[in-house]
Formats: sequence, C-alpha cells, structure tokens
Amino acid sequence: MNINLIGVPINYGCDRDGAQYGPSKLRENNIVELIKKSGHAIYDLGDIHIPKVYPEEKYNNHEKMKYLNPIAEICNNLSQQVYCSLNAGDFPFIVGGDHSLGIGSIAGASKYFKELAVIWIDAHGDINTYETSPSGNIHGMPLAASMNIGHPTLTNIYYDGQKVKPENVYILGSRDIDTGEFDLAKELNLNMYTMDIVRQRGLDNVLEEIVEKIKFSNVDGVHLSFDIDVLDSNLVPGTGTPVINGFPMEEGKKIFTTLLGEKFITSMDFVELNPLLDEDDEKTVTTCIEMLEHIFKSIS
Ligand SMILES: NC(=[NH2+])NCCC[C@H](N)C(=O)O
Ligand SMILES: [Mn+2]
Ligand SMILES: [Mn+2]
Repeated sequence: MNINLIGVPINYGCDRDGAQYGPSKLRENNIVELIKKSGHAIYDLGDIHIPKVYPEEKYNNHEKMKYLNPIAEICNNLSQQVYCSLNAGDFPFIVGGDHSLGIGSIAGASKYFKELAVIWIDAHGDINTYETSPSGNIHGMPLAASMNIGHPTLTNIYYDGQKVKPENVYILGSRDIDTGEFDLAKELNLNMYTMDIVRQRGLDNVLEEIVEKIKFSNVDGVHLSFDIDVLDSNLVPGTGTPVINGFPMEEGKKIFTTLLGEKFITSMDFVELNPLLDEDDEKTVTTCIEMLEHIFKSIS
C-alpha cells in the first residue's frame, strides 16, 4: 500500500497551545521510517498551510465558534489532498493537530466514495454545534458538521451538504458526552458504542457488530478517525482533553487489529497529540509511536 502522510499542524479547533506541534513531533520521532519499516511505500506530502490568526481575533467570524474561517480554509485544503490521494489509489494518513481537521478528511473521502462510512474512535462524541457546544471549540463539532448538522460554513466545506449519513457513522469509546450531543445521538439513532456499552457487552462483541453492520451495508469506503484521548488518560497525558477510564494499550491495539484486518478502511486520522502537555519523559509520544507501529503493521 502507498501511504500518503498529510500533516495538519492546527490548534485553532481546540484553542490550546501545543496541538499544532503534533506532526513535527511525530516526524522527529521517525514516523516516516516507521512506516517504511512496516513494508509500505510512503509519500510524505508535508503539512497543510496554517494561516496565522491572533487569539484576539478568534471570535471575529462567529460569536459562538472560535477561528471559524481559518478552520474552514484549512479543512478545504485538506479535503483536496485527501481526495487526490484516494484518486491516486493511495491511503491518506492524516496527522494532527486537533480534531477539527476531521471535517476536511471526511469531505475529501466522501467526494471520492459513493457511500462513505466513518468510524469515530474518541472519548468524546464531537457532535456539538455552535448552539450546543459548551466551549465554542470546533474540535467538538466535526462529526456533526460532516452529517450536515451545524453552521453552513462548516457543513459546506469542499462541497455543499452532507458528507456522511448518520446511519453510516460509528462512534466508539465515548465517555464524555455533552447534553446536546446525547440528545442528537438519540434523535439520529446513531451507532454509538459508549465505554459503558463496551464494558457491558465486551470489546470483541462490539467490534464484531461494527464490522458486520459495515459489511452488510452498501458502503464503499470507510474513514477511521482516531482521537488519542480515547486511550486511558494515564497513557496520554499529552492531549488537550484527557478522560479517565479509557482503553488500555492492548485494547487499543485490538481495535486496529480487528478493523484494519477487515481491509475496508480507506483513510485515517490520528489526532490530538499535544507535545507541550506531555509528561513522564514523553509518555504520550511513546504511546503514539507504539500505536502507530501497530497500526502500520495492521494495514495491508
Ligand atoms: N476532539 C476533542 N478532543 N474534542 C473534545 C470536545 C470537548 C467538548 N465536548 C467540547 O465540545 O468542547
Ligand atoms: Mn475528538
Ligand atoms: Mn476526544
């Protein structure tokens, strides 16, 4: 497989200093060599350009969303990179940066595929809108925007309207969900496997159900969006919104072994590493590198 590495050094979506250093930190820690070693050909496509915006301008575009226009511009550029990569027959691997970039990845993938599914692996739902968000941070909104819910500037990125149907969305590992997100998930009847459900039913059973549902739908492409905060906060202190009771390393690996083993995943995000918040001799970077090694071994 040809892997296309695309860096998105953005922190406007989380409004916290540090997330913009994710791509450079992973490159310093040899992500490119690691991909090569796994036997894949790698094209490092570099980083998406991030326009400079000062903090005092964050609400200039909308009173309830921070950095709206620059995020839309960055996601628009990312979409085209992802679309071109898929068109070339390659596997786009997007490294963040905060999770607002998911809007761009999904828009690019959905232009290429007729019927896209999205697996959102995250401690959070990321299905807020500016009306339900407690923070105004757009990294809490990308999955809603991709389903055509929220502000038109976000729902019309790359091309107008819906990028993924709610029935093709799978949320896994959530355990910090806002009230508005909970209501929306219920209203849309989303496939939402919260951590409580995973613990009740067992990870194997939940993964099997996701795989079966995707296989028996008419989906022709699957985007997997991995927010590192789905892992237990002990493993990833260096992320902006860590949450306790997350997946331990072995379960994190099992998720990838199973889902990537099915060979239906066609693109991926890896987001929310914040090197400035890291602790214990770069514990989070170590976790990320170990997981990335496993991910690339599992892609075939
Ligand atoms: N991608 C993330 N880490 N999202 C965290 C979102 C936190 C919270 N739900 C919010 O909307 O502000
Ligand atoms: Mn997220
Ligand atoms: Mn999260």
